[in-house]
Order: sequence, then structure tokens, then C-alpha cells
Amino acid sequence: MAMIEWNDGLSVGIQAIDDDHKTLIKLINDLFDALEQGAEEAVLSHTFGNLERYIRHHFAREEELMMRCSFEYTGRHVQQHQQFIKDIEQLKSAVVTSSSRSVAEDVVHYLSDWLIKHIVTEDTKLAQLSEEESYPRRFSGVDNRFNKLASWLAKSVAFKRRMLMVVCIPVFSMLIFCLINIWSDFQQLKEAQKLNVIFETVKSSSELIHLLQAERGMSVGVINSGFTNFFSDVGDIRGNTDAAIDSLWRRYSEASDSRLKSQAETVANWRNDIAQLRRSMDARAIKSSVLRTGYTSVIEGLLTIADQMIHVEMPHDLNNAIIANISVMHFKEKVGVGRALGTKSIELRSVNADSLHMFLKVLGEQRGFITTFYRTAVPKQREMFKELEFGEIYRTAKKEEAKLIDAWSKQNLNYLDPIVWWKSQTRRMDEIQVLNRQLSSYLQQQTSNFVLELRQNMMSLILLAAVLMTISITVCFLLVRSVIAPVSHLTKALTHLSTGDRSVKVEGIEANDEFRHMASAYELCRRGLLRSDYEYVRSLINEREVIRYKHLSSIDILTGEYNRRKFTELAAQEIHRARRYHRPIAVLLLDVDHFKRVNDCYGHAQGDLVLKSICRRVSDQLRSSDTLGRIGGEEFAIILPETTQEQSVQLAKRICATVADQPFKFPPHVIHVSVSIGLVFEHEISPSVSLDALMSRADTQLYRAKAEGRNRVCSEMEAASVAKDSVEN
Ligand SMILES: Nc1nc2c(ncn2[C@@H]2O[C@H](COP(=O)(O)OP(=O)(O)OP(=O)(O)O)[C@@H](O)[C@H]2O)c(=O)[nH]1
Repeated sequence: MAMIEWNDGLSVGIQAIDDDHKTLIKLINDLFDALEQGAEEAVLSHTFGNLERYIRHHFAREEELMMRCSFEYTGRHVQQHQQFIKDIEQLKSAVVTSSSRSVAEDVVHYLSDWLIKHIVTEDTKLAQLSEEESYPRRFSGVDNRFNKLASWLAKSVAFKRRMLMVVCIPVFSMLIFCLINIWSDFQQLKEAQKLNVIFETVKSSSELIHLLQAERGMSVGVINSGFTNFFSDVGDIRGNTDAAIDSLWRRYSEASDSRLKSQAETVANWRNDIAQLRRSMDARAIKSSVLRTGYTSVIEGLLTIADQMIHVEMPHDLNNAIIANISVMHFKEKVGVGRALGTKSIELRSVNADSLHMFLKVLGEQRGFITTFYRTAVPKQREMFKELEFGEIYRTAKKEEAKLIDAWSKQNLNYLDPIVWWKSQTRRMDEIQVLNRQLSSYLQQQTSNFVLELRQNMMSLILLAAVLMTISITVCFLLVRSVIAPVSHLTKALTHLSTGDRSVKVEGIEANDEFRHMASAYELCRRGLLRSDYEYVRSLINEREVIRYKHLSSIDILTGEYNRRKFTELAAQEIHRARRYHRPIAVLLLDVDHFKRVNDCYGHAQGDLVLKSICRRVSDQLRSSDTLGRIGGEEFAIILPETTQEQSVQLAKRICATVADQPFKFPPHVIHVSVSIGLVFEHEISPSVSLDALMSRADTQLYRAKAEGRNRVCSEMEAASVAKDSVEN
């Protein structure tokens, strides 16, 4: 029968160590079997030797592993190993040389207890530590980078923090995303607010260009008419132009953007240039062509500044919209140039090819700007332009343009009226200016919408960020409550359980999930351990009961000495030992003399007291290694191991004397009693001599002692010497 058995639950997870443990279990079982079968000393010694060697081998393997893992308690463990190896030599001698079977069994129990403790506590700790090492493991998982990373994370970042990471990383990523977008929107908002200023200046520039175009046309008309036509109109328009220049200058000089501010000086210069042109005109000291060039250069300058605005960073749609708007401003200027060319040609009736060529070139430039407009304009702007193109004024002007080209091609401008031409083109320019204003308003509207959209976007992002923060804080709080707290409770409870404290319950887990299952499993485990604790205590009690019953079944109730059964068992062991080790032994049979009379005279109760007292006196004479037993009513037997013949005879005589010399006093009675003893002695017990044989021989001597008068010791040696004496005599 196996003393202990391997159970996979004992595995520490390291194949080599598990194999060692299995072999150790087998060797302990072998030792137990050998003892069960009553093996000879040589067999026991061999079996124990195997166990001892394997323990040394196992310790060496463990110590090597401890060194490799830098195990914290290596020194202490090595010391324990050395101590155990010393102890095991004593255990070996206890098993091999002890004649007592129970001693050998105790040693085997001790060894099996040691092995289980060693596997369950010491080696399990070591195995946990060696997980990081490359020691061949039984359950090696898939060793890939992901697993390594996960393992690194598990070791470097505590569970609580990992849980927080799970929540915080995505939430904070989104938060950062929101903040980046808020920042970007904020920047765009600032730019958009600047755009408003830019569009205002473009609008003002457009108004100024329109007034300058009108002033240029009228001023040229005044000069060309010899200062007869339009003179009063020029005065009115100059005032408007001055107001528009001042307004534009103020816009530029008050602008916070350095790009705009720098244009204020240019506008001031243009104001001076225009004033100079006017003075020259009023002094009639300028040609119309020079005057036109002067105005045109200012207009082109204004258009160039407007052109620069398209390079300001802004949303694509707005950028296209402003390009479209500026294209219309350019287009209008080209209409103005065409108007002047046509007017001059009709007035002079000039049909030269250069003029026609220039006119056609201007028309080409107009088409170019219209193409740019259509390419960049947003649908709404296109709609506005189409309305203009299909309007009566625009179509009339285009018809006049066609008439002029036709007349030019026929080389006859005589039937054309310059006033009609000029007016048609002027009305067309006015219409275009109306369109320009609409386009500018549209731009401002778009910018306002854009700003509004940005503001709303920013507000939404701020709201989202606030919601995310609230969610993350709430989720963190909930996680702490619902995950980390149960894990902490369970860990605490398990720690208590592992140290033997079975009283800690897991409380506060309200979820109906894995934690509840874990808590239930823990509770089952705790109750199971409690039950096994009680069972263990129960088994200890039972064991004690068995020992007590065993004791009772071995003891004579009256005297407290061994009864016949136990005495026979112990006497047989002593005889076995004496035979094995060739040691001497003596057997004494003692009978109370005339005890019937004691009973008869003093009663049975008094007789019992006398028997007890005799036993005490006899026992007082014995050594601890001697064995006394009551084998009959008033008959006792004594085994004296390791005693010489002389010592045994002396002891027997001393017993006789100690009983007979002092009467037993049980007031009011004084009872005189004696004992007779039959003694046998063996220097060395041969295999043929049994306990029964010795007892029988002792009984013969006892019978002789009774026969010879009682209160004496009779032995075989003395009988032999008497017989020898009589033969010699
Ligand atoms: N009080 C008491 N008497 C016992 C007990 N056991 C046996 N006896 C008595 O011991 C007596 C033994 O008597 P016998 O066998 O005739 O021997 P004896 O009277 O001692 O005489 P010898 O042995 O020949 O010296 C009997 O009267 C038994 O009743 C006991 O436990 N208590």
C-alpha cells in the first residue's frame, strides 16, 4: 500500500522538479513497503540509502535553480538542506537498527510529512520565482512578442494602474484630440476675425476703385470736351472719392494686422498722387491720356493690394469666393478701360487697327477675368453674376460693344454716338459695382457664418471634453468600486486564508459576475478548509481515543500494570531483540503465597489492595527497561533484558524480601504476605527458544518454589547446581 501518492495538484510547474518529487514519493513508499513486509536490516538500509541519495541529488538541483533565479533566501535554504541531510542519517539508523516497528513507522511518517511540506511551500515559492527564467517549464505558453509585452506590463505596472490605463488612455486621447481641435478652431477664429477686416478693406477698395473709375472717366471727358462737359459732376465725385480714400486709409491704419497696416502709407501716397492729378487738371496743364494713366495706376495699385489678400490663410471656399470677387473688380476695371477706348475712338472717329486691336485685347482680358470668376466662384456668386449678365443694362452695353466692333470692322464709326456708348458702359459698370457690393456682402456673410460655425464647433468640443472628463472620472470611480475593490477584498481574504486564518469572509461584492463567482469559490474553499480543520481535530481526538483504548486494552485495571496480552506482546519483542543482538535475558514468574487466605480473612477488597501494594513494591525494584505484567489473578511475570544471571537472582530475592519483610498495613489490619518466584535466565537465546518455552520453564521453577515452602526464589541455575552437588556427593 502506498504511503503517499502523487497528485497533479502538487505540481510546481517545473518538469524536472516535479519528476524529482515523484521519485522521492516512490522511494518513501518503497521504504514503507519494506517495513510493512518486515524486511531485513540489509534491505532497509539499501532502500533508505536510495532515498538519501535522491534527496541529496534533489537538493543540489534546487540549489542550482535558486542560484540561477537569485532566490532571496538561498543561503537559508542551503543551511536547511544541510541540516536535513544530517538528520536523515539519524533517521536511517532509527529505521534500520530499531527493533520497534512503531519507531520506524514514525520516521516514515516524518519523511512523508517533510516531503509534502517541502513541495507545497518551499518549492512552490521557488517555482513562482523561476517563472522569469528559461528553466524548462511544463506549461510553456506561446512565446511571442505580444506575450512578452503583456508580461512586462503585468510586472511593471500594478493592476490598479493597468485598470486606470484602460480607461484613461482612450479618454485622454480623445480629450487631447478635442483640445487640439479647440486650439486649431481658436486659431482659425482669430484668422477669421482678421478676414472680416480684410473683406471690409476689399469692399472699401472696390468702392474707391468705382469712384476713381467714375472720376477718371469724367475727368478725361472734361479735358476731352475742352472743359465744357461734366465739370460740375467732377466736383461732386471728387468729394466722394476723397471720403472713400480717407475711409480706406483709416481702415488700413487702424488695422491690427501688420500686412494691412503697411498699406496705409501707400494709400496716403495715392491720395497725394490724385490731388496732384486734380491740381494739374484744374490748371489745365495735363493731357487726358496722362490723367487717365495717373488714375489707372492708382486703380491698379488698389487692385494689386486686393490681389494680395487672396494669399491670406483662410478656408478654401472663402478663398475662392474672394478670388471671384476680386476677379469681378478686375473685370470692371477692364470694362472701364474698354469704355475709355471706345469713347475716345468714337469721339475721334478713329478706325485705326491699333485701337481696334487694343479694344479686342481689353475684351479678351475681360473674358479672362470672367473665366477666373466662374472657375473660382461659389454657386451663389455664379447665380449673382448670371443675373447681371441677363440684366437689361448689361445686355444693352454688350450690344453697344458689338455695334462698336461691327463699325470698327466696317471702318466707319460716324454713325455711333460717344455719349450713348459712354453711358451704356457706365451703367454697365454701375451694375457691376452693385454686383461687387453684393459679392462683398456675401463674403462677409460667409465669414460671419464661418466664425459662427467655428464658435459652435469650439463650444461643442469644449462640451465634449467636459463630458469626456466627467465620464473618465465617473468610470474611474466606478472601476475602483466595482473591480479594484473586489480584487483587493479577495486578495486580502486569500492572504489571511493562506496564513491559516479561516475567519475572513469576502464582503461587499454586490455584482453578479465573475467576482461573485470568485467570492463564492473563495467561500467554498474557506468552508472546505474549515471543515477539514474540524475533521483534522476530530481525527486527532479519534487518534487519542484509539490510543486510550489501546492503552486500556493493554493495562490491568486493578494494578495499572500490563495485562497478560500486552505483556506477552512486549515480552516477545524483547526476546526477539535479545535473540537478534545476542543479548542476555531473564524471565521471572511471581505468585502470591496463600492469597486465598488473605481474601478469606480480610475480604476481597482488602485482597485487591494487597495485590496493588505488592505490584507497587515490585515495580519500585525494577528498571525502566524491565517489563512487569499481571498474567493471572495473583500471578505476575517480569522480563529483565540486558541483565546478568547474578543481577536477575539478586533482584528476585530482593522482591521476595521487600514483600515478605514488611507487612501491609490497612488499618485496622496488618497483613503479612509473601511471594514465590520462578526464574529462568538465558545468556543468548537460540532460535528454537520461544517465549512460551521460557514461561513454561519459569513456571516449573515457581512450582518448585511453592513446593519447597514458598517465599523464595527458585531458578534453573540453582536447581542445576543442587543437582550437580548431589551427583558429586
Ligand atoms: N482479592 C482478590 N483475590 C483474587 C484475585 N484474583 C484471584 N484471587 C484469589 O486468589 C486466590 C488464589 O488461590 P489459589 O490458587 O488457591 O492459591 P493460593 O491461595 O494463593 O495458594 P498458593 O498459590 O498455593 O500459595 C483465589 O482465592 C482467588 O479468588 C483478585 O483479583 N482479587
